[in-house]
Amino acid sequence: MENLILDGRKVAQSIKNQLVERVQVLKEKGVTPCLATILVGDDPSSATYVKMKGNECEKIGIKSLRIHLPKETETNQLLETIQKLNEDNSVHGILLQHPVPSHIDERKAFETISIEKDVDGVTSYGYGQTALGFGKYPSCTPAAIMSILNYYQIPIEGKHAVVIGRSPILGKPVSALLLNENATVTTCHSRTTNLSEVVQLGDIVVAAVGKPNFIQGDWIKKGAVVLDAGYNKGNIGDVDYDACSEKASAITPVPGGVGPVTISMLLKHTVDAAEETISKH
Ligand SMILES: NC(=O)C1=CN([C@@H]2O[C@H](COP(=O)(O)OP(=O)(O)OC[C@H]3O[C@@H](n4cnc5c(N)ncnc54)[C@H](OP(=O)(O)O)[C@@H]3O)[C@@H](O)[C@H]2O)C=CC1
Ligand SMILES: Nc1nc(=O)c2c([nH]1)NC[C@@H]1CN(c3ccc(C(=O)N[C@@H](CCC(=O)O)C(=O)O)cc3)C=[N+]21
Repeated sequence: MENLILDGRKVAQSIKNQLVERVQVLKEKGVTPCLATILVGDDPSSATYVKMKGNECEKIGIKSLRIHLPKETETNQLLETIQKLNEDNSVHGILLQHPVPSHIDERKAFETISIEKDVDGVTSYGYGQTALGFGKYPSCTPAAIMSILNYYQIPIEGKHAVVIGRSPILGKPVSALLLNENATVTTCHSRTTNLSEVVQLGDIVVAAVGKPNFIQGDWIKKGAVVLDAGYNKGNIGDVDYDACSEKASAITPVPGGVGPVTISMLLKHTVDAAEETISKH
């Protein structure tokens, strides 16, 4: 079946194009939008993602403040770093790269980020606002998935959306966003017993599992729209792309799908946050 490849690079470019002018206007008013990224430890793929985020910021004129803490960092030291960034008026967004080393209380660290600067929707307050439908900054990957659906004008209302994964920054918030757009949502996880049957109900399928090529072609209903948020070692998605694309009416590739849009959402939220500081004064 001829299907539509949902081109994340194209969506990301159109979002970034709209930001360039807004960044210019902010600078004329004396405000340079600034994103602080915090990387703890030296996991090579996390280091790569954080670097990509910083580089994309700079390409459109957002200042990137990169903080790299050693892997031995204690929870309290990380909290202090976040608190300093909360108090720093030149910083508009804070991104703590997940995961942090296991001895650190990641939840506590996320909760320390002030709501105004929580551009990645990681606080429980930010998540709660997203779930209730008035959040300013949903997590970036969920926001990216919605923005791909929106760009390609894929209808959501009344559709059965099946999300595989329920993590705090991906599966849960994307389920909430789809529900808010009037999809009927099923969220699956590691204890779901009849996964392939549930996935077969999906008009929209979102893969957020973290297992390479996990979603099989024969699980996909003919004509379904498949969004692959997975990003595993070797740039491999959670969806068995070749088999699933034979069934799907539209599908995101990896790379070039959800990933680039995630970064552009982070930039957008940072610019939004910088504009908020002006409108408050
Ligand atoms: N492109 C991007 O910008 C981003 C990509 N990612 C990618 O998305 C993927 C998921 O990330 P993240 O949500 O952080 O991962 P987590 O490991 O936090 O969550 C994985 C989820 O998948 C579920 N799961 C695990 N095994 C199975 C199984 N056999 N059947 C059904 N469900 C299962 C887990 O269930 P349970 O809750 O029961 O344990 C959990 O809810 C990764 O590949 C990651 O790299 C993540 C963030 C951003
Ligand atoms: N707090 C937090 N928020 C995140 O959003 C977050 C995180 N932690 N931890 C790790 C994951 C991973 N992630 C990616 C973002 C972009 C690409 C991306 O742009 N990938 C390109 C390929 C880039 C390349 O490898 O050349 C693509 O898919 O085309 C990938 C992965 C965000 N994450």
